[in-house]
Amino acid sequence: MTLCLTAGEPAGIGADLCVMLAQTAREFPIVVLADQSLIRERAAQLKLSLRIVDYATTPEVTRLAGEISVCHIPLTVPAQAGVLNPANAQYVLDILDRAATGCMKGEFAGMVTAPVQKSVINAAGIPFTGHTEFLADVTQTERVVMMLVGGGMRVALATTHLPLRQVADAITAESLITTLRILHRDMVQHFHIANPHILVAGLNPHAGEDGHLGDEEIRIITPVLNQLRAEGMNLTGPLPADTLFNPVRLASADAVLAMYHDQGLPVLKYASFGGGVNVTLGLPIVRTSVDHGTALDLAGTGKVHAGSLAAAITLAAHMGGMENG
Ligand SMILES: NC(=O)c1ccc[n+]([C@@H]2O[C@H](COP(=O)([O-])OP(=O)(O)OC[C@H]3O[C@@H](n4cnc5c(N)ncnc54)[C@H](O)[C@@H]3O)[C@@H](O)[C@H]2O)c1
Ligand SMILES: N[C@H](C(=O)O)[C@H](O)COP(=O)(O)O
Repeated sequence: MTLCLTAGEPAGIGADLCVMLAQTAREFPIVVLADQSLIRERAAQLKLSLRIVDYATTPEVTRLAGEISVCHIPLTVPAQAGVLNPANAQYVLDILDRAATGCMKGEFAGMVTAPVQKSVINAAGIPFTGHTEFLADVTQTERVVMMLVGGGMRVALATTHLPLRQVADAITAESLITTLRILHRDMVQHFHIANPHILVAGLNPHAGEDGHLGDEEIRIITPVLNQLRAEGMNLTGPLPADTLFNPVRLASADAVLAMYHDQGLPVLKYASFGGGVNVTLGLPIVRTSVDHGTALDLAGTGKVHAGSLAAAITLAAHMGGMENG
């Protein structure tokens, strides 16, 4: 089996990461999904030698240093490092579609994603909030869970790319129950933790301070945790988010559920930026990603770190059952 790697926003560092990956022999076979000329040109810009093996004509995937298998997906217009162009937004989505289809058909054991620039896809008039939501749509999965792994932590989110103003309304008993069930199940299935201990953050400062600073903890979160504990889940919370992330609490936890994006991710990224992995739980396919964005300022400069990509590939291979190569 093989993995695929989507090259992401063509003006960003995704192409750099693909070129960097090709410089050394790979443990796991991986096919880059991108425009071949983009990868070739970025290699030249980085002054790195690279032989591209066309996946369409040579489906046997190369793992050799200095070469990489590329499944050609054409850019709409030529791309320039660091310069966004909405004309290539559909190209970015074509790559993701190809990857998801390949995973669903069993052609790929999983997909690893380089970063996309959400704003330029939106600027092209295409609604898009993230890979997480896009992949839920294309695989027709009602609910998925974004989780980042890094710095010795696993941090999952009850809501993903939502304006802050909409977050409180999105925290419902139904959504929390489904999210916690997915998180619990995938901890068991993919991370081999028999009875995962999950710390659950409150929504409000000090987890609502007994209802004096918001009542979502009393009305929604606590009843959900009680219901799921009765089913056997090992849950602690709702905990104040500002004191949840301390070493003593984290030492006993297998995962944390934060209520929203910027409650959980800044903590994890402070601990592990550039080495963490974003994984989508609850999908019928395996999907992992780098923990950073498009870094337009660094595209084509040779100053990019590829540690997060390496970690994302290792986790995808593990989740896809490829440990033995
Ligand atoms: N998986 C994804 O597709 C993904 C993840 C996060 C952000 N994004 C998108 O990326 C865009 C830019 O986001 P941002 O500016 O918040 O974050 P960013 O990660 O692109 O950049 C933040 C800072 O980190 C640096 N940086 C990022 N990756 C690096 C690497 N591999 N090596 C060295 N330095 C690196 C950048 O130069 C910049 O200074 C946004 O559109 C955002 O939505 C996409
Ligand atoms: N919040 C995500 C992160 O920090 O990695 C990022 O926006 C990417 O999200 P998607 O994987 O849904 O594109």
